[in-house]
Amino acid sequence: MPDAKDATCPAHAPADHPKIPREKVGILLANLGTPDNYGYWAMRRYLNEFLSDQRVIDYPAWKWQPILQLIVLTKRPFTSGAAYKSIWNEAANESPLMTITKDQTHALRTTLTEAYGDRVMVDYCMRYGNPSTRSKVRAMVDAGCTKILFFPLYPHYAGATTATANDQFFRALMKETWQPTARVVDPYFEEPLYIEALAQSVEQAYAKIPERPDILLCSYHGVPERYLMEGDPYHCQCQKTTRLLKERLGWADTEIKTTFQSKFGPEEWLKPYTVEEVARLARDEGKKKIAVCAPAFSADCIETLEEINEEIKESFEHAGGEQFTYVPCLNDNPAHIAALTKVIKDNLGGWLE
Ligand SMILES: C=CC1=C(C)c2cc3[nH]c(cc4nc(cc5[nH]c(cc1n2)c(C)c5CCC(=O)O)C(CCC(=O)O)=C4C)c(C)c3C=C
Ligand SMILES: [Fe+2]
Ligand SMILES: [Fe+2]
Repeated sequence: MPDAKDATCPAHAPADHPKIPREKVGILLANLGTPDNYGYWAMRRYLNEFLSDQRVIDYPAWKWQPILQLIVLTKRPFTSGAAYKSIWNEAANESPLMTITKDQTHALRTTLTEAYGDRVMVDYCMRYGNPSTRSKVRAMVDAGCTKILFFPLYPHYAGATTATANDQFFRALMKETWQPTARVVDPYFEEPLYIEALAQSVEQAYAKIPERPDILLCSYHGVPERYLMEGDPYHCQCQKTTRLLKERLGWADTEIKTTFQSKFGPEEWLKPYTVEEVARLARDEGKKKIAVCAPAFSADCIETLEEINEEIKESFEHAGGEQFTYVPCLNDNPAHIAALTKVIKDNLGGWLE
């Protein structure tokens, strides 16, 4: 039978002993996932997996599945597919979320290898679609990772994001014969280096535009209001992020505001809705120059590049808005990579000393 002694001294293992690679610590980054392409069937497969997750849409399956299969999945793959097509990275034939996640992984592999050498293995997986969480946990165990730090790349905790990513990680561990020791990373919205990276991204964007915007909207992905009432801390963590950003920038309350986007279905979601708020600001408050940033997204994706920078921008301009500035996500900015590296090192405590 394999044991720890054999693992550290493979030379002494008997010839018929299973091969045991050198022990490593795996750092597995996780993002939401993205379709393999923007055609109908790939979109349908992706949306079906995503929207069947009861952490995302919590209606009982007997009620939701007929609506999903017969109504939502006959129309939405076309509309969402067209939206993905408008932002697709044609050169790499993948969505921007995939390209940016790869870039972040590459940058973090560099900083963490500098710190720990080949005792760490850094990779990424997706909650929905490819590469799957299961396949990457398997590959890490195969490569000798006896410990895995799982890092969902969401600054804020939400059942619909962090918790479901963790669920999938633990499901993958259930299949392992020799299960690695596992940890999951805390939400990092209060990490000073993350707030610093956000502030720098706003300052850099503002430095490039001729006229200072009247207001900055921090537009977070929404969730149904009911989730907040049922105890999900996401809303409060978003509000706190805006406050910390405001304090770091040294701005007045009137210069920055929290809003929520991407409403789905008939229920009330967290408010104010970004798409309505930008129009109201332009029309009723005479705020003709606005900027929008998206602190809940660690990487630019359909929700920022298409929804904010196309749909929400159009709503603002239609209501008389004149200058719309989108502040890109932190992506693989050095300040973001420094923040993520710090969060990882803090969560590795005791594993690599
Ligand atoms: C229908 C319910 C949804 C909830 C609740 C939800 C929460 C949530 N999502 C993110 C981050 C992302 N969502 C993305 C895409 C996306 N989200 C939903 C629905 C819900 N999200 C859908 C249907 C889609 C697909 C696109 C579409 O058809 O409109 C993405 C982008 C993925 C990409 O490939 O670019 C991200 C990232 C958060 C942070 C969140 C709650 C906290
Ligand atoms: Fe979403
Ligand atoms: Fe709150």
